[in-house]
Amino acid sequence: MIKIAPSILSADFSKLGDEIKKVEQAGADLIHIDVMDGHFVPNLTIGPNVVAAVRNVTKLPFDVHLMVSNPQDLVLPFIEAGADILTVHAEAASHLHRIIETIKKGNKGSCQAGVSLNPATSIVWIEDILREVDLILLMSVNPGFGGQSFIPLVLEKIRRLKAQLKACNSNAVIEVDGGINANTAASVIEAGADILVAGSAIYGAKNCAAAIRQLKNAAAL
Ligand SMILES: O=C(CO)[C@H](O)[C@H](O)COP(=O)(O)O
Ligand SMILES: [Co+2]
Repeated sequence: MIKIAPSILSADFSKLGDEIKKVEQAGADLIHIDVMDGHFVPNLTIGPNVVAAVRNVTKLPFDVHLMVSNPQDLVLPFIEAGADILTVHAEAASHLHRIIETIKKGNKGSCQAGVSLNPATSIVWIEDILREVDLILLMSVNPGFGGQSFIPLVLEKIRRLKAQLKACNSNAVIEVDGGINANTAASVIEAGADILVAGSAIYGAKNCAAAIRQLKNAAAL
């Protein structure tokens, strides 16, 4: 069953708690939180204090996507703030294996470890750690902003990654992030995605529940 993770990047930040509750009631499976530092990506968003402040407004898992330089410095603060899944970019991590171990051990093993790749980064970068991670986030836009167009070359990457995970008996799930909407979801699911992140397609919709339903129903197309 495909899971949907609304990205709060497209939410109204003046009422963030309500915006999170709204998508929980609308059928979301996870809350995707985009952390940007103005260095790794040209945008600045949310820190651990904000994550901690909204942690108790929902029971849904917090899926925190770190788009920062030096992610090793922020891993523990975000786990303490309430991240359930913490994903770092392979391009930003000098010692990726060490960071993954830190995430999995942090706060009594309460957090799952994810690794993310930009559209132009090959899955060859992570083929030696496919059994160490819980989640692989493939970016289908260049990170930094919501509302961009889906980059189709990622479809082939999802297919190759799915086959590699099967071949090495990895239980890691594939999350796809960027430009996901009613037009792109079916091909992403068909290629092998397990979780779809969607910001503008859900928060920009008049009816969030209908938008989430439409993305889930794309699995049947
Ligand atoms: O990581 C991200 C951007 O770097 C966001 O999660 C992503 O862009 C979601 O927004 P949209 O669905 O509007 O593309
Ligand atoms: Co994201």
